[in-house]
Amino acid sequence: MLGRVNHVAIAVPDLAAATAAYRGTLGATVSAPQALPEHGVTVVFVELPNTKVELLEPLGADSPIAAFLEKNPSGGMHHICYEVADILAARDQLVQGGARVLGNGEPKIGAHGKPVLFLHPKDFFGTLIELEQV
Ligand SMILES: CC[C@@H](C(=O)O)C(=O)SCCNC(=O)CCNC(=O)[C@H](O)C(C)(C)COP(=O)(O)OP(=O)(O)OC[C@H]1O[C@@H](n2cnc3c(N)ncnc32)[C@H](O)[C@@H]1OP(=O)(O)O
Ligand SMILES: [Co+2]
Repeated sequence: MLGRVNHVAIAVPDLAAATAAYRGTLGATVSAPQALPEHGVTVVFVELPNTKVELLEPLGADSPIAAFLEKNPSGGMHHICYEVADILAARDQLVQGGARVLGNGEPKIGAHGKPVLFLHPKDFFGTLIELEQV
């Protein structure tokens, strides 16, 4: 089912400061910010030779990462995104296996313009998993 790691995500309280640290201190290539109101976040991507790091900050009053940042005020590792070839087949197989798909269970279009889904962190050893169809 799982393909490549598409990205590892870090939730941050201040996206501009995090971007400056990755671009300046770490010398990385960082994309321009993308506001994604339907996801309640603004993100940038740190381009790496073998994968990406997604830096995300809350956008709007009911961002799904607000509580995470309350618990982790300086930020923290938020999720890992695996690529899948067929997100609906993956979802159905996971649900059959007892995993909880977050939201209404239907994929949303993510930052890369591809369908994404999230799996409950409590079902995968305290790690929030995102699946992205590529
Ligand atoms: C940019 C678009 C897209 C992309 O293309 O890449 C994105 O990445 S969007 C990223 C933001 N969107 C999401 O994260 C959507 C899925 N997430 C959620 O629905 C919620 O964050 C959540 C997972 C349901 C948690 O919401 P929260 O308000 O924190 O609920 P709880 O406080 O009830 O948390 C339940 C339980 O889970 C623990 N938790 C929360 N977040 C994480 C996490 N990122 N990693 C691990 N564990 C997490 C939380 O601590 C609670 O645990 P207990 O306290 O032990 O009960
Ligand atoms: Co993501």
